[in-house]
Amino acid sequence: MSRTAAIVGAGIAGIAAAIRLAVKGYQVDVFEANAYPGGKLSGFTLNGFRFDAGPSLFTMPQLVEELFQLAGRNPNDYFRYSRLDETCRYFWDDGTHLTAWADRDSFAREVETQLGEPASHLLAHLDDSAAKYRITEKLFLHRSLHKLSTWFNRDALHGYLNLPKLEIFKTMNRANEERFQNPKLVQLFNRYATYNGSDPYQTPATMNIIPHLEYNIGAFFPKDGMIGITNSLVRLAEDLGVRFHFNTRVVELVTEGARVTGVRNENPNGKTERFDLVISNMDVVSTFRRLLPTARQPERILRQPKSSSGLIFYWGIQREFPELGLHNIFFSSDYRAEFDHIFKQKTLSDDPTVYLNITSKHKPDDAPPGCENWFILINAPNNSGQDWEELIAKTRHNVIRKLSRNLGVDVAPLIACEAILDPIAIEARTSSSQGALYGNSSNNRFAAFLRHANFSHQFQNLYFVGGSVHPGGGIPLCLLSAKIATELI
Ligand SMILES: Cc1cc2nc3c(=O)[nH]c(=O)nc-3n(C[C@H](O)[C@H](O)[C@H](O)COP(=O)(O)OP(=O)(O)OC[C@H]3O[C@@H](n4cnc5c(N)ncnc54)[C@H](O)[C@@H]3O)c2cc1C
Repeated sequence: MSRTAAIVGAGIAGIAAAIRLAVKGYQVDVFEANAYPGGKLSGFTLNGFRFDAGPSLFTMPQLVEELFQLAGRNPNDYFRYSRLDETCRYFWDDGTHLTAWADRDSFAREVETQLGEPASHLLAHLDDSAAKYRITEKLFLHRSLHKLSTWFNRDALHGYLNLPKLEIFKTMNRANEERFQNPKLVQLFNRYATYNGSDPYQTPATMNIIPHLEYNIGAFFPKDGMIGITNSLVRLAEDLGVRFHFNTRVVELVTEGARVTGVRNENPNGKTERFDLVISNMDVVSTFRRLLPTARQPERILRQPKSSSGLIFYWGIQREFPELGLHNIFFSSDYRAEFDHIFKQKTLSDDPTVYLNITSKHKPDDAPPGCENWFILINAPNNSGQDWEELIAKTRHNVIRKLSRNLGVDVAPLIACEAILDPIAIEARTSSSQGALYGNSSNNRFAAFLRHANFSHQFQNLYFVGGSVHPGGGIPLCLLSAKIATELI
């Protein structure tokens, strides 16, 4: 008889872990509280407009393809995507526009023409980003940080020798100010801190590895939209015999001594099912607090400050805007104040940076003819009891004002339909502690060591995957968490 595994949650890491275990020969059951898979990486339609609910930027597609290859399948039979020629269009209130081209030299020329910043500065920054990535990749991203073998090998030695290049004692903002003359370029590269929900004025310059993914490796668009990642991996998992149980919330991990023996679900009738091992894709704070309340709680890790959250407006827009692309940023005029609001005052500034994603630019059937599907993300504090109704009303007004000013047209009457996602709803739909998008924040220079391991120190057969544990949040790191956890089994 094959060994059995239960996975709590069908987020992207849970699905990836299910595939990896099925390939290893396990009979896998995935229990998902929602009626649909993907957690944050899901989608919906509204009045003829299709929206991706959460992630909009797709990097490192090779980590998705690897799963099909591991299962001996042709990725093209399941999942198709293309590389973007332009990664983002940037707008400032003073009328400055900049297009970030995927091609490094074209981007460097654009930066020189539009912002007067020598092209060499940009190229040096991207080279430095690549160097930082190479140092951290093998040490931090592909291995458990919590096993001695990680620290005693050639890759680790290479990492120790190059530690100064990671600039852990400098903030990202400081490093970017030293690199660039033009404050707009400092702001542009400071924004990468938000890719893991951090504050560029606190997070270490090590996080300057992030632009490497977008500029040196590339940004991509899945043919079916971001939801295509979830759907194709669920199809692969089902082809491998994984059983998904939707509308099935796990309410307890049943333990006996140092082992987890099963999971107890809400339905049917709170029945306990026995498994040889369990992987939790539920946020690690919620896993301990709700599923293992009588186990020893790793307080130091569970109490770490959480990453930022998001306030998202999904708007069906009755017009097309040729000046906009797939990814667009409208920067705030005072970036430091914006982050002070998010991380210190735990509120939203009146001039937030507006991220606008429009998938109908690449996938026209995502909106009715002559229309566009606007996904608007504002970086927001995680939920600590703010008056969200008031913050949403205020921010909606400020976003409309900012976009109308920049686009030269009143946006409000163009909104045909609307949905809103706030930190409370994110927490309710995914169990993410405080609605954080990326688990713990990375504002502390030792943050990597303050994320929970991919295995339990208390229960021999309990593992953790997803954005709240090592190596971190975002689709690529969630996929890597599944790789690390299942390789430990
Ligand atoms: C608005 C937004 C924008 C983002 N933008 C990007 C981006 O552009 N690029 C990027 O790479 N990343 C982005 N992210 C982050 C990315 O979405 C996440 O890091 C990643 O999807 C998290 O995956 P996960 O595996 O941790 O699971 P989650 O998506 O958190 O899902 C966990 C799943 O577990 C289920 N679950 C929880 N508890 C239980 C239980 N007790 N029983 C059963 N099921 C349970 C939940 O219902 C959920 O389906 C964004 C996130 C959001 C919300």
